[in-house]
Order: sequence, then C-alpha cells, then structure tokens
Amino acid sequence: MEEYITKAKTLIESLPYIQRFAGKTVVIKYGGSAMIDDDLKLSVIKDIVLMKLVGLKPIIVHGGGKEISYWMSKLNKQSQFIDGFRVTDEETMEIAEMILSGKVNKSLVQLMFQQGMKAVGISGKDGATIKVNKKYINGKDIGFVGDIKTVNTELLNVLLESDFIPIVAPIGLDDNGDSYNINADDAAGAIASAMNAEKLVFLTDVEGVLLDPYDQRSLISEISVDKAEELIQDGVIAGGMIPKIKCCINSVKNNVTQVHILDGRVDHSLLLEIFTEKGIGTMMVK
Ligand SMILES: Nc1ncnc2c1ncn2[C@@H]1O[C@H](COP(=O)(O)OP(=O)(O)O)[C@@H](O)[C@H]1O
Ligand SMILES: CC(=O)N[C@@H](CCC(=O)OP(=O)(O)O)C(=O)O
Repeated sequence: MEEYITKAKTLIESLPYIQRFAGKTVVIKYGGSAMIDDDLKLSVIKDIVLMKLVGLKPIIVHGGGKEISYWMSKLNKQSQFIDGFRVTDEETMEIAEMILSGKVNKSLVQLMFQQGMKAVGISGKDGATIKVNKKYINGKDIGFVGDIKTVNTELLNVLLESDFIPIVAPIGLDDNGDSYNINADDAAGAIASAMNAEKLVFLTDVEGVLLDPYDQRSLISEISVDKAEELIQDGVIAGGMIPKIKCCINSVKNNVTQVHILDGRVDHSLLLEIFTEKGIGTMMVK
C-alpha cells in the first residue's frame, strides 16, 4: 500500500509542472551516451513521449559525434576537433551528413513510431531551417563547419501545429546552397532562441558543469553567465563543454527561460528535471 501512495504522490507532484509547461516549447539536445546505449535511448524517447502526451511541444535536436567518428575510423579517417568543433573536409562532410541526417535521425523517428508517436525527421537544410556562414576559429579555416546565421521557424511551426514531434539533424546550408556541419549544441541553442522555447535541455555524458572534471562532487548546480565566462577563461570549462556553455549563455540572453545541462546516463533524468522538484545537473541563470 505504502508503495502505491508514494507512486501517487510522485504523479501529483508533477501536476504544477504539467500546468506550467502545457503548450510550451521545450528543446532537447540529445547526444552522448544516451544516444548509444539502447536502454537509455528508449528511456529518453519515452520521457519525450510523455512530455508530448501531457501537452508540451518537444523539439529534439540530436548530435551523433561519436557515431561519425566511429564511421570515419572504419574508413581509416582520423577525427580532429578544435575547441569542440570537428574539422570537416569534403569527405568528412559527406560522412557527417549520411550519419546525422540519415542513420541517427531516422532511427529516432523510428523509435518514436514504435512508441505510437508522429515524428518528422528533418535536417537544417529542409525548409532552409538553418542558414549558416562558414566558421573560422581564431582565423583558422576548419572546413565545412557552419556558424548559424538564421533559423527559419516556418517548417518547425507547421510540424508542431500538426502535432508532429520535429527531430532535427545539425546540418545547414550557406547562401550558395552548400552543406555545412553544425555542432549540435549550437543548433539546439539557436532553435530554442528562435522558437522562444520555455526550456532548453542538454543531455550529455557528465553530471553537469564540474569545477574539477575528475570529481563528480564538484558539480555546479547553478551557474551565472559571468561565472561561466570566467571558467572558460580559466580553462576549467574545456573541450566539448565550451560550445555547450556558450549556447547556454546565448540562450539565456535570448530569453529562453530555463537552460539545463543534464546527465543523459541517468535513467529518466529528463523527466525528473521537468516534472519534479528535484533540480539535477547544472542550471544556467542570467
Ligand atoms: N568543467 C567541465 N565540466 C564538465 N565537463 C567538462 C568540463 N570541461 C570539459 N568537459 C568535457 O566536456 C564533455 C561534454 O562535451 P561533449 O563530449 O561534446 O558532449 P556531447 O557529446 O553530449 O555533446 C564532458 O564529457 C567532459 O569531458
Ligand atoms: C561541427 C561539429 O563539430 N559537428 C558535430 C555534429 C554532431 C554533434 O555535435 O554531436 P554531439 O552533440 O553528439 O557531440 C560533429 O561533427 O561531431
């Protein structure tokens, strides 16, 4: 009996959150281990199904960096990253597009279908949703890597209005119509801002932002824009966490109300974050 009461309490605890978020857009950046482990993958999909069924409007923006690196190594190509961005020559661009817009994107659409949901997989190319300029890092050419210039929300809105769950691969177009590889964190951040999302959640492979990357207990639960910029300067925030944090900063500055970095290795971390009082991971505040 006790067990049932606890379950009922948990359900009731979610009520104010369901009321608060009903009809609101939530952007989920889906990447890291939660994309590779099949059980975790299904658990994330189920969390998003629940969000949709109780009236939220989820948009998934996915990564797939590990999967691209895996296929590159099969083709005897080395992966090279600068500040968390993949150096993308023409061949790498082809591989990235096949993996992101094809394999990863459609496997997520398929999983949604198996859960009885209507999902549409697009890349930033579809409907010219994501337009880019070529990105340079400290003046250095890193190939076909896009800096997002504009997000056209038309197609995303059409999909949401027709009750589809949009699933977006981080590939964009420049003015000439050439393809560009975009860091998925950048794509999620730009889409959240353009859609005036209520919430932006990054699912990743760490507990959140850590003061000491080797010590889980050093998790920072709440971080301000100023503090985050300081930690990047000091080198505490490094590698793949840099684009993530920069996106968080831009998003809170662009009025995305809540921005979180969560541990995608924890079963149902998304559900816990959205529907319970437990604040897990790192929240970015202005
Ligand atoms: N201060 C920090 N706190 C947490 N992670 C950090 C920090 N600095 C660097 N990192 C690294 O950033 C990684 C997350 O970025 P990334 O691997 O690109 O994630 P994803 O694949 O989910 O986009 C962590 O696994 C960690 O190795
Ligand atoms: C330019 C750039 O770095 N693009 C990324 C796109 C995928 C991605 O961002 O995947 P995760 O979020 O899983 O790391 C890449 O090629 O790896």
